[in-house]
Amino acid sequence: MRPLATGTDAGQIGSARDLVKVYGKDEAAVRALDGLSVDFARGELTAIMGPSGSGKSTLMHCMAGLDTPTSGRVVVDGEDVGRMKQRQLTRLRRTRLGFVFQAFNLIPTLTAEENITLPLDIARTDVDREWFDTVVDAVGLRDRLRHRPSELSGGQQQRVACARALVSKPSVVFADEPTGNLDSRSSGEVLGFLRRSVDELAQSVVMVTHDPTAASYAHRVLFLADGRLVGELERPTPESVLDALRDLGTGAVTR
Ligand SMILES: Nc1ncnc2c1ncn2[C@@H]1O[C@H](COP(=O)(O)OP(=O)(O)OP(=O)(O)O)[C@@H](O)[C@H]1O
Repeated sequence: MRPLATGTDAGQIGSARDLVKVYGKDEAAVRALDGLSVDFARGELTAIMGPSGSGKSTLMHCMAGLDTPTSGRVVVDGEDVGRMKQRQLTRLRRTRLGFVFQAFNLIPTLTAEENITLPLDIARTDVDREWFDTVVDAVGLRDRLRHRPSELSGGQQQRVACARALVSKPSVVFADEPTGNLDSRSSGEVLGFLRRSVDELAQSVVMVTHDPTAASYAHRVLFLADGRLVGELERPTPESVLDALRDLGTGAVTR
């Protein structure tokens, strides 16, 4: 077994070791994660792919402290998530993690700007205007800040959600199917931004996706099957991701 990464390893933003998650009991038990170990690199965009039910969302939820593993360890930004009390977890999520979901989850009555700064307002933290401007310019929303979500396209709404995830300068952003509701052009805008947030703003992003084109924006793609890590690709292209998925379909391992 590999040693557990800790916060002293600057190369990793998160690690899981021997992660098991069982939902339900007895005959109804589902082993969503089956002894999975993985490291997520700091300063990279990592994509997680795999068939439906392979454990992608469960892994992400366990990493983010939104779900509790049955056994195994999770370290995020140097913190042993399994040892944290609920209040500490809430604080970790609020101050050091960012989230982007398939549904944009914007507040319809607030403007784009108010939606972006909402997490800071809730945490009663001052907005770092310089960083806010950097993020807003990076997502290309400067001229849309006073608009409400209903006045924005799907891609623009998801870019607001991305800016909201980044405005608190999180250690890592977890994105679960961020382009699942978007057409290909809007997807490209959002993915381009997520990648730029890593390359130009030094953020770290972990993204679950079904889409090989979306995965090709990542530095690295991890493949799950049956709750296990079964392969990975560096510098993916849509073609190499498709090939890997085909290999996985036949049981081959791409590592
Ligand atoms: N709350 C739950 N209760 C019971 N079973 C669950 C629960 N959440 C997930 N599962 C099961 O765990 C397994 C893994 O689910 P998970 O959502 O992590 O897969 P996924 O790879 O994200 O799937 P998809 O691509 O369809 O979103 C599935 O068999 C699922 O039915």
